[in-house]
Amino acid sequence: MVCQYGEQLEKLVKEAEPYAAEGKVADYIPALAKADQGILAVSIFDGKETCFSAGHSTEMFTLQSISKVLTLALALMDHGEEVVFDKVGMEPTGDPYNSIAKLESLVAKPLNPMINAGALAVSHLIKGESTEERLERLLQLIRKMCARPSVTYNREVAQSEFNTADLNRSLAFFMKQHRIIDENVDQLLDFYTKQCAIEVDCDDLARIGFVLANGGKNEEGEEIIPFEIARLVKTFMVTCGMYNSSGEFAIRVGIPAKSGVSGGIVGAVPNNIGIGIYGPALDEKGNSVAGMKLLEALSSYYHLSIF
Ligand SMILES: NC(=O)CC[C@H](N)C(=O)O
Repeated sequence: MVCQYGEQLEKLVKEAEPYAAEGKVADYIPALAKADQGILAVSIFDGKETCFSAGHSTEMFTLQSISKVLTLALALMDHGEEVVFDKVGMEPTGDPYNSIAKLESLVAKPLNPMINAGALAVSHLIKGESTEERLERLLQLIRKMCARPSVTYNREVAQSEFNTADLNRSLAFFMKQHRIIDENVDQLLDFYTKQCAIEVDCDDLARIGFVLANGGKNEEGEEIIPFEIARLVKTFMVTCGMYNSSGEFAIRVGIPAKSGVSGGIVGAVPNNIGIGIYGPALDEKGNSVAGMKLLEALSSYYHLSIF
């Protein structure tokens, strides 16, 4: 491999790969259950070249909760901070990403945009006359970040989640009752499940991470996300990006990151690199087991912790 991360990347992947056996592929969205448990792949983009591990790097997977970072950026670009944070809070939660508990015990406003309730409230804000228009606006942002105009969503995964998303529907109905959202719940779920089903590979994720790491600009210096919004999004990745593992992850890894139940993780090392990881076997909190091990090893070997 001819790149600055060279053979070391391959070695770190080989060492982290066996941890996949400790995890389990998500199956509550039936289409995700088809993923191969043993896969682990990584790409690193530094603005000049992409370094990737051999083996599974071209595997496509869906963003799932990683999309929460991108809808938050778009909602902030659409409306500004005041409107967005009127609907969703800024505090981490110790609860699982799909929990309804705090919606009832606190005010109905979801705690942060990285959990499902918060992401539904943020998706509700995305501008567009129809689901297609909202999705197209989100896809346009993602295509620019990935520098790949063909990025789209996986219809089978979207439909599979839409058919089985009754917990997310409950969150949305609860928030509708409490006037956090005021649109048709199935229309919102249609948009939400499609955004979660946007399909990428590790290279795409590494480029998304790079734009965030680089203050919102791509490698050519073109602004894709305003600097202040990129800063805000990275901060949420640190405090809430790995669900209720975010505290331990900050200590062990120290890289702004966001995971999804497909097994993807995006990492953004400020002013340095973007990292894209895919490892579908998850721990009980919904994070890629081998992917987290790999990020920990990368962080320690290359001194990537921001702390
Ligand atoms: N943690 C996740 O990746 C969750 C996303 C998934 N689409 C859901 O709403 O359940």
